[in-house]
Amino acid sequence: MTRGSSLHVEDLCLSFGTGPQEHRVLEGLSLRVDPEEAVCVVGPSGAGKTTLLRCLAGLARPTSGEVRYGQQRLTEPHADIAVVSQDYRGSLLPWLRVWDNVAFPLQGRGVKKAVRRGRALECLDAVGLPDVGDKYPWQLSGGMQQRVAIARGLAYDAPVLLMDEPFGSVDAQSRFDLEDLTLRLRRQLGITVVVVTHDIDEAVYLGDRVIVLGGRPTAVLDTLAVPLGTDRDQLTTRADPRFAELRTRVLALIRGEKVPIGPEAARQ
Ligand SMILES: Nc1ncnc2c1ncn2[C@@H]1O[C@H](COP(=O)(O)OP(=O)(O)OP(=O)(O)O)[C@@H](O)[C@H]1O
Repeated sequence: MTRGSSLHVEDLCLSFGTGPQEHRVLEGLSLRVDPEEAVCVVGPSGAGKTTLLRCLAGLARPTSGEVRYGQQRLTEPHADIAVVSQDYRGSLLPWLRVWDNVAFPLQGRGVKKAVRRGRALECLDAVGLPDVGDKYPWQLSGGMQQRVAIARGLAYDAPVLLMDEPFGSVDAQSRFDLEDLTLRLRRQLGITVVVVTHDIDEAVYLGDRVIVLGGRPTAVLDTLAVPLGTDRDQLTTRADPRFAELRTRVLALIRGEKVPIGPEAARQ
């Protein structure tokens, strides 16, 4: 049985400001994310990727159009949808120990302290940090802090995890490790993952599909399936000619250049 429901975005328009000050960011944007799917969203800086993710999280109201989770229209945050934000430095509370940071979302739900602590330890274990619960975030490396932020996302036990540029602030090696962690968690927990990223290689590596945003105002330029299977690894997957071809196609779309037709594309 699959966990959670599909996310549907239909004819989404979102503007900031009104009248002569109106800035139309998203216009006529439609997409779907199925349960247990991993979908990456890429697009130029300022295209509205974070704004779209905030709509998916029920944190931003579209000007028109709608976002649905299953049959429910999303107008506020939903218990099934957790968010891991861009910058762990801003999202972890420095005065709370790591396990209290991880369990923080449960506090507001009236979950007892012993249960919260148990859940925090489970989540820390899942992200490969079983022994850091009693430390403070600032005692950990950047990569470890981002794992703690992911553990906090998992603490909700939500079937849908939205990640906004989740690995932008860590070094390259930690980034690869965190990408692999995301793939493993997604497989083991059967969660739906939506990742907004600047990094085209990361999008192709993590996604079952890559949604490319562009234009002014922003709409969906194209959606590419990533037929690279579920068992991916940093060396062989990235060396796969289909990987190189997909990244070239995504880059060409973002830059508004003609998409080259390679041997793999030609066969589809
Ligand atoms: N609260 C706000 N008020 C006014 N304008 C906003 C607000 N939030 C975002 N914007 C504008 O909306 C546009 C899209 O911003 P958004 O952060 O969603 O883009 P992005 O694709 O995530 O950018 P980046 O890749 O650089 O993080 C930008 O022009 C931004 O200035």
